[in-house]
Amino acid sequence: MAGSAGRVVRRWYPNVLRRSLQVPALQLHVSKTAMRASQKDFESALSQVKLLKDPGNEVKLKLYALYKQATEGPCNTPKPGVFDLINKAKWDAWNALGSLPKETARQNYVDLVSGLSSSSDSSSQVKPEADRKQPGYETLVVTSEDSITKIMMNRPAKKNAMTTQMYNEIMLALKAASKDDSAITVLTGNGDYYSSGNDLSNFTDIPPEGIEEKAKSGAILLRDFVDCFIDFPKPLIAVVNGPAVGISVTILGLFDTVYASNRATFHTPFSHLGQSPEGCSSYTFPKIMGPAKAAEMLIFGKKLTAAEACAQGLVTEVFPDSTFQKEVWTRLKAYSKLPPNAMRISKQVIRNREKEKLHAINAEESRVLQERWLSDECTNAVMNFLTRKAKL
Ligand SMILES: CCCCCCCCCCC/C=C/C(=O)SCCNC(=O)CCNC(=O)[C@H](O)C(C)(C)COP(=O)(O)OP(=O)(O)OC[C@H]1O[C@@H](n2cnc3c(N)ncnc32)[C@H](O)[C@@H]1OP(=O)(O)O
Repeated sequence: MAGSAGRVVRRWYPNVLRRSLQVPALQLHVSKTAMRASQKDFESALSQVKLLKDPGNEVKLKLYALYKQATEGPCNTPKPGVFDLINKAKWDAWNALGSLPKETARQNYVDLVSGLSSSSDSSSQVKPEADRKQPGYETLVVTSEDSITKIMMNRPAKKNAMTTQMYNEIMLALKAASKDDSAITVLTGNGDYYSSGNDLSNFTDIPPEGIEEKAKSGAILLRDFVDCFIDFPKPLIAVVNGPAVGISVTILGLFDTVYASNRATFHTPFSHLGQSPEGCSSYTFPKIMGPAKAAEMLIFGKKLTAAEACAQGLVTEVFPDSTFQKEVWTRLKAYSKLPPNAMRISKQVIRNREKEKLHAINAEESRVLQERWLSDECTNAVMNFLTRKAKL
């Protein structure tokens, strides 16, 4: 654009327009003759505008006002009545341009459309997932897109078993998601499993201070981990892509919505493992499904199909595996466009009165488990798995 007669000009955008479109005050080298949009530029902008994604009402009003000013000059029609909301908004926008010359309005219209075209070009380019991935996680893939933060457990070869590192990374990711600009947060798994629960090799790296110390630090980790779910302020959705075991099932009672593939199963074999319930399930499960059904799961380790879990209220909706991802993400993208503050506040209203109680239950369950981990029943069950003598 820099010609021999070029000079630096600041494109004219009203401040309010610049703010709402987030168009920087561009500094461009243009020739004197190029400063004014020709009738041809204006007509081409008029055609271009029809191809744009809906830019929202505020921008549409600005386009309308500039169009009227460019073609008819200052506002010359009577003010519509106060209840004629749409026509009044249009009139106000046009009238606000005062005596802006027609040529300037034409130029501003062309500039506005060109700004919109370039921003919609760049937003329509889909970045590969590797580029969207947040750095710093080894056991997760965390991405933010379409106002959704997705936390995906990423140890598919180990059925997304949860190592101490994964617990810590999930806590970090939840804390970051609670502060980022996403509207909703999703936990899901990569591969054929949602998660096989606690990685039983967590029981093997015993520190020199002994198993008691390990159990103590394990109980602190568990308590902190579950606290993050109790306190999470935004809508939290589980996308259960396959079988779920142990702690990956129990914390579902702390989610706001649980979508499951029809391949998913829900299994809490605590007695088989010499352990006891966590994730506040000793409270949430009886509340969700009634004490008898909760006891079958939490005491006798009954594995539920997705349909059964849905019938008992643990799962919100079940989808055929073949269309699971497509259907769920289409729905979540629509939900993520709802006003985020309203969603947060609704969640608070629904959940806040239970928070104190849930923290107390979490503390108690963690304390009981700390003792269970030292029992022979638990040691034998873990040894049987690790020496390949037993699986669930
Ligand atoms: C003092 C202790 C402190 C600990 C601190 C912990 C802090 C918080 C604790 C919270 C309490 C949580 C409790 C629970 O979650 S209880 C549930 C635990 N989960 C299990 O018992 C599942 C065990 N896994 C299995 O039974 C089977 O693997 C499974 C049925 C899930 C799948 O069977 P399949 O035949 O399809 O696949 P593989 O067994 O071949 O699995 C593939 C590889 O993945 C490994 N794997 C799977 N799950 C786990 C697991 N939970 N822990 C460790 N490893 C797991 C499996 O060994 C295979 O590995 P290899 O390929 O290397 O053999």
